[in-house]
Amino acid sequence: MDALKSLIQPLVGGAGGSSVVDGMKLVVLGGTVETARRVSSSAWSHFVNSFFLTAHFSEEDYPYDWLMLWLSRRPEWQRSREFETTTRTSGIGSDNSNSFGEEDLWDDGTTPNTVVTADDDDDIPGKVTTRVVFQPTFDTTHTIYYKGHWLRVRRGRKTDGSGTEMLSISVVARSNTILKQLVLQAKKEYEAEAIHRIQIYFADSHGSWRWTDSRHKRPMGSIVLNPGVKEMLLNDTKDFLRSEKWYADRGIPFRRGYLLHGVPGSGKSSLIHAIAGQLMLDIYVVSLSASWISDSTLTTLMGRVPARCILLLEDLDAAFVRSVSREDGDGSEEKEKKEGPAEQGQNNNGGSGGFRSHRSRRGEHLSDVNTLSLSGLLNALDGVAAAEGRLLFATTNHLDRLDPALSRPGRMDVWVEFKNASKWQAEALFRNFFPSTEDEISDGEPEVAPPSTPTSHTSTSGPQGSSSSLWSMSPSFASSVASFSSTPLSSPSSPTSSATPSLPRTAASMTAAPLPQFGASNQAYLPPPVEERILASHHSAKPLDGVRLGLLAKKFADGVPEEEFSVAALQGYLLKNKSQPEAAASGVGEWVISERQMRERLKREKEEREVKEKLEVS
Ligand SMILES: Nc1ncnc2c1ncn2[C@@H]1O[C@H](COP(=O)(O)OP(=O)(O)OP(=O)(O)O)[C@@H](O)[C@H]1O
Repeated sequence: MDALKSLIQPLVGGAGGSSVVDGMKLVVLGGTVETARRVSSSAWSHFVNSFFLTAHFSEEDYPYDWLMLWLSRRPEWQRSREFETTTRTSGIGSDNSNSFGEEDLWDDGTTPNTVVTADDDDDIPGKVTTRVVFQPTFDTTHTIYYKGHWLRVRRGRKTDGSGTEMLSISVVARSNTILKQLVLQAKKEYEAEAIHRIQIYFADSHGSWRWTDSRHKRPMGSIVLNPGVKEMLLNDTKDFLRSEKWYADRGIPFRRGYLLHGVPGSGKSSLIHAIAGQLMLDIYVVSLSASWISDSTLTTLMGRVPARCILLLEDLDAAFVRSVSREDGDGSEEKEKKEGPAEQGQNNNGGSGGFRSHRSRRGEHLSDVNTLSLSGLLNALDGVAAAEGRLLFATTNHLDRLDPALSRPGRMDVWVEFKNASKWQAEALFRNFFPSTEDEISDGEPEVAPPSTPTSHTSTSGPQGSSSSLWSMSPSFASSVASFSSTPLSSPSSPTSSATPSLPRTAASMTAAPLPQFGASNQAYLPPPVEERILASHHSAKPLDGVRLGLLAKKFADGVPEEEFSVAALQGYLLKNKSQPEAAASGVGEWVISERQMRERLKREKEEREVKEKLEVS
C-alpha cells in the first residue's frame, strides 16, 4: 500500500513546478502497462495457437461448399448467440434439419413437433417454401464439438483485395486426421444431396467460377431428337470418360469436344443438361459474348476447370463480336471486330431454355473491352493450362460464322446439327407431353415411347459406329455431320428462326349466355355459363390409353409441316393445350396458319421500319 502511495503521491500532490514531470511519468507508466498487455496477449495467443492445427478453405474450391453445408446443419447454431442466416446453402440444402420456415414456429414462438410443408397446402399447390439456415458469421470465432474435439471455426475474407471468402477450422490435435475426417464427411453429405441434381457454375469477370444454380437432372427421355442421336452422343461421352489410359498410352490430350449447332430452340442446351445428369457431371458455362472475356481471363478459367466436368462454351460464333459498352443501353453500336466474322445480337435468338436465364444475375463488368482473340481462345482450349478429362460442348446458331481452326478435330471432334422439328419429332413430343395410362404403371421417369420410325427415316446414309466416332443417325442428321477436316463448312440449313413466340390464341368460340330474366321468379342475375375451355383447364390431361394417344400424336404430327417450326415452338403450343390433347391435335392446323401470318406480319413490319430508317438517314 505504501509503495502504491509513493508511486501516486508525486502525481497528485506536491510542488506545482513539477507538474510537467509528473505528466511525463504518467505517460511512461501508461505506455509500459499497455506494452506489457500487448506482449503478454500476443505471447498467449502464440502459445495457444502452437497447439492448434488450422485448415483454410477458399470459397473458390469445392471443400468450402461442402463445409458450409455441413456447418449449416450443426445443432450448435440453435444455441449460438451470433450467427448469420441465409436461404442459400451452396446450392443445395433442401433437406436440412436445421433449416426453418414460417411454419416451424407457432405464434407464441414455440416450435411445433411437425413441420407443415407446402404440399399440405391445397390452396397454393407448388408454393415455394423458403427455408432459412444458420451459418457462421464473418470474423467471429465459433466453437463446435466434433468427434471428441473442439473445433474453432472462423469465416473471413482474404486480405489480398479479392474479397474471397475463407473458412478456417482449427483443432487441438497431434495429427490432422480429424480435419481430414471432417472434410470427407462434409463431402459425403454434400454428394448425397447432390445425387439428384447437377450444379451449374458460371465464369465471372475475375476468372473464377461462381456456383450459380443447382438443377434437377433432366431425363434423357424428355429430349426428343431423331433416332440414334442421343444414344450416339451419350455413348461417345461415356466411351471417352472410360478411355483415359488409351489416350495416355498414345500421348493424345485427354479431351473431347462436341459442337452442337443449329436453329434456336431445338434442344442443344437441353441435351447438354440431360447428358450432364446421366454422367453425373457439373456444368461450367462460359458465355463467349460476355464483354469482359479476354485471353487471360479465359486461360485462367480453363486452368480452374475441374478434371471431370462439362465445359460449355455458349455462342461460339459470338466470341469475337465487340460491342461498345452495353451500359449505354441499346448495345447497337457494333465496334471493330478483331478476328473472324462479327455480327451482333446473336443472343436474342429466342431460345427459351438453356442456361441463359442466369446471365443477368452475374455482375458482369459490362464496360470492359472484349480482348478475346482467336489465338487466345485456341490456346485456352488446348494449351497447357487446359484441364484434361473435361468434355467440351460448344453451341452456336451460326455454324458458317466459325473459324475452321476452332472447329477442327481435336477441338471439336463430334458435330451435331439441330434442325427444326421433323414430323417424327412432333409425334414423339406429343406422346411425351400427354400422360398415358401405361406411364402410370411404370411410375418412373416418362421415357418417350418412340413413334414408329417412318420409312423415309430408316435408311441411314451416315458412317456407322466406329468406336471413335460412333455415328448412327437418321438422314436428317447424316447431313449434319460435317467431315472432320478444316475445309470450309457448309452453311446451316434453314435460316428461319422459328422460336418466335406464338400469338395468344383467341377464344375459339364463346358460348352464348342466356339473357338474364327480370322479375318473374325474383331471382338474382344468373352468371353467364363458364366457358368450356376454362372449365376444362386443369394442369394436365387425364391419362389416355396408348392407342388413343398414338392416334392423336399422329394427327398432330400430320398437321405440323416438316422442319418449319422449332421444337420449342411446338412445345409452347402444346403447353397452351396441356390439359386437352384432343384440342391440341385438332387445332394444330389453325395454329400453323396463325404462326405463318404472324411471321409474315413481322417480316413486313421489319421491312417497313428499315425503309423508314433509310429515308430518315437520306
Ligand atoms: N429436341 C427437344 N426435345 C425436348 N425439348 C426441347 C427440344 N428442343 C427444344 N426443347 C424445349 O425448348 C426449350 C428450349 O430448348 P433449348 O434451350 O435446349 O434450345 P437450344 O437449341 O439450346 O436454343 P438456343 O440455341 O436458343 O440456346 C426448352 O424448354 C426445351 O425443353
